[in-house]
Amino acid sequence: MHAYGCGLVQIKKNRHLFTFFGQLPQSYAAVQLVSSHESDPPFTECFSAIFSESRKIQNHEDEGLGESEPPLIDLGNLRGKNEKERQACIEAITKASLQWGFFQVVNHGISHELLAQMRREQKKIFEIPFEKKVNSRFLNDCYRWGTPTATSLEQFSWSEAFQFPIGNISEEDCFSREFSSLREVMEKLANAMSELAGILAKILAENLGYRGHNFPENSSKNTCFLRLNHYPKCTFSPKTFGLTPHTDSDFLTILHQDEVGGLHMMKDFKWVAVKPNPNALIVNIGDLFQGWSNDIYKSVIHKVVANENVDRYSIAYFLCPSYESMIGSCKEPSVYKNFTFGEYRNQVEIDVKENGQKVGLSRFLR
Ligand SMILES: C=C1C[C@]23C[C@@]1(O)CC[C@H]2[C@@]12CC[C@H](O)[C@@](C)(C(=O)O1)[C@H]2[C@@H]3C(=O)O
Ligand SMILES: O=C(O)CCC(=O)C(=O)O
Ligand SMILES: [Fe+2]
Repeated sequence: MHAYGCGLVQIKKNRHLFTFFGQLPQSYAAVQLVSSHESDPPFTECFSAIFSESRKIQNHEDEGLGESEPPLIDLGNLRGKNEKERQACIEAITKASLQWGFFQVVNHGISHELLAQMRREQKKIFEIPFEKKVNSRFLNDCYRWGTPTATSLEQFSWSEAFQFPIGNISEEDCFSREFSSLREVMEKLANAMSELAGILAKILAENLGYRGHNFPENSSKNTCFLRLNHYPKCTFSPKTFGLTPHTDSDFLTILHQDEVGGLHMMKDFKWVAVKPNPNALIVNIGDLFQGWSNDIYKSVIHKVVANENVDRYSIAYFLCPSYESMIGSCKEPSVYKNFTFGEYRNQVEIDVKENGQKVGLSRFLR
């Protein structure tokens, strides 16, 4: 387990004895066994203080979901010959980024077949026994599960993920032969997603008059990453978070979600469900674009609500610059101090460790 301040834990689950670094279960005789597969993380067993019956509180009580949905944009118009349609498409992208911070794209250039292959590989690696996934030697220690720092249900994410820096994917020694098909598909998808993210970032930067200064245009293969998310079905409480409300700490994120649903984003102080569209990818603005644009583009809070009946899968590509890149604002007077991406990531890590959640951009206000 990727753990902050945890101990060595041994638990018995489905007749297997698991040994790993984790939070010590308080009294797991009294803990309800909720996760049902050998491959699923032992959320309730290891976080028994959070998952006791009496804690079945509602994280998002009586909440009404907004009716509208993030704009759907046809990127085919960017490649077409009609200049008017191209300009209209660029305008739709920039308008969605400042009004919504979220949009959906169709005709995005990433084939259905590639996305389907990736989904098949993704399901296969999550089916591997938990004990193997959690071992630090497994796939270069990029496995994450639950929220090691959580002290309450509101801070806990009922999910597991593999987070691969893009640069590592092409290094064959990070993947044993067992995972060569995973590596091949991920490499293709990472390239396709990088290209799409680059096109979108360029449009957004040029719209603000970017003419080659102060924009960390060279995204870095070591900091951009592909994150494979799995949200096991959650029978503890239907109101558990699959992923707690957060903004992304990057320039922008491209997301492929499955048909289950559960992603919600904030719009005008209301949660709006981003309904699955099998043809669309979801794009959301991250903190760095909000900072760089001096609050013109919006990095919007989003969350995943766990599902009590079915497992959910998603794939996210995070566009990030190198750690040394300076995220200065493109406009004066600037709302934020200049900071490097490295400083930003460190601060997020410190805040998550100390408070269970990130503070984000407001840490860097002038
Ligand atoms: C506990 C947290 C880590 C995280 C920010 C958060 O407050 C909630 C979500 C986490 C997440 C998930 C996706 C990305 O890996 C990430 C970088 C992000 O933007 O949100 C992480 C955050 C993190 O580790 O910084
Ligand atoms: O799974 C999803 O729909 C959202 C994932 C997400 O927000 C993230 O990985 O940062
Ligand atoms: Fe996110």
